[in-house]
Amino acid sequence: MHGQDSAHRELKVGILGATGTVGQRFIALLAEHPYFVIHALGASHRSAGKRYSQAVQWKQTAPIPHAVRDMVVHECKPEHFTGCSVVFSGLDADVAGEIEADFRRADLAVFSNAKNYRRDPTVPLIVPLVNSSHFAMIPQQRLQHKPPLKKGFILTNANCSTTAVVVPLAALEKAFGPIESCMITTMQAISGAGYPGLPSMDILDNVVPHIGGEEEKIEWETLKILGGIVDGDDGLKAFDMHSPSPLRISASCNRVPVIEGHTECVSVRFARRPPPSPQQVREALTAYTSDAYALGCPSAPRHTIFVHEEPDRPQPRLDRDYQRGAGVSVGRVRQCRVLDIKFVVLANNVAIGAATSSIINAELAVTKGIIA
Ligand SMILES: NC(=O)C1=CN([C@@H]2O[C@H](COP(=O)(O)OP(=O)(O)OC[C@H]3O[C@@H](n4cnc5c(N)ncnc54)[C@H](OP(=O)(O)O)[C@@H]3O)[C@@H](O)[C@H]2O)C=CC1
Ligand SMILES: N[C@@H](CC(=O)OP(=O)(O)O)C(=O)O
Repeated sequence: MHGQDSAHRELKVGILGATGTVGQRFIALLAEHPYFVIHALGASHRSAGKRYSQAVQWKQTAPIPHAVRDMVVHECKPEHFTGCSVVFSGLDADVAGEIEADFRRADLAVFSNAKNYRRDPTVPLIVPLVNSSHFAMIPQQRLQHKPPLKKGFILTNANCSTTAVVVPLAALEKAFGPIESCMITTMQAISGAGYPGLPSMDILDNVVPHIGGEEEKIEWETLKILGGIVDGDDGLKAFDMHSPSPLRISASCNRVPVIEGHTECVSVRFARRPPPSPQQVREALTAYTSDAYALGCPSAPRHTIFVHEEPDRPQPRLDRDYQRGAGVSVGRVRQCRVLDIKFVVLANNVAIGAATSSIINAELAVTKGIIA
């Protein structure tokens, strides 16, 4: 961790979906946070009323942090989260829509991992290593809410496979201008499906070439994240979805017998001709830094993108915990005979693909004065 940690007073945070795969990662990361302090935990009625250690099927390598072991889990109702400056959500998407809206209505700041609000025209979809400028939409979201809000908002982070790919794409666009087309093939870890996820009889010794809704999410979310914000004639801001330069994306998603870490094979074609060489691409990826790190967010990785030279890296087992899973790893940068350049990217789906992104987004909100 870096940054001027001591400059911030302690801020109370709550976690919705605290017993789930993402919720557990929130707890593990926040237990060591320099200024966020876990104040309230929420989950379903099945867990409510129990001590955290009784409600959860803890699957992290480190033990349950002492400070939360005996905390009582509540139902996900705003009255149990009074006093929280930040509410992180790792809720199941089947229930996240209504619950997160209730929390926003109660004027709470919600940082969500669920897919429900990613397409909302006033909700920023922020991968903190890429598009922190989208915080500019928060004032409008507060104003358009009925009734208007002083502190509350919903901000989402992306699908875990989208997160992995937008980081190198953003670095490449920054260095070489718009990308015209992109082919992505994912190999996604089982933990992406929550716990207990797929039956072992389905995933051991196997590859499942379908993850419902995933390909559409990658193809759509990438445009919102890599696009800008424009001022409309009506005086309202809007996400421009990567216009006016079209970015065509085709994704194919597969579930593989890996516990943690999504690996993706990516090929890109640049609009500008001639395209960059593989060496220029490696240098641009290595040089890319995030606003979040520059602004001193303590959970932001020093190396946004680590570029491997070895021909057989990145690998999930070896590379998913580098920088506590907060950055992305790229390797095998080489020429593509059909498009221009191809490479492999790996991201930890439950860290930067989920909880770590939410936490850095909340740190950015504090740094930018959106949360006091
Ligand atoms: N796993 C991953 O890699 C990623 C996940 N996400 C998204 O994050 C969210 C959480 O995913 P994940 O942790 O994998 O899911 P899990 O299934 O592991 O956990 C779901 C959580 O939601 C709670 N919950 C379920 N029903 C209710 C309810 N009716 N009211 C209140 N709480 C409820 C559960 O509580 P209880 O234990 O009491 O049932 C549990 O805490 C999902 O929206 C997912 O799509 C996003 C990116 C990556
Ligand atoms: N679908 C992802 C995880 C996930 O929950 O995605 P989303 O938050 O977009 O629903 C996976 O299976 O690996």
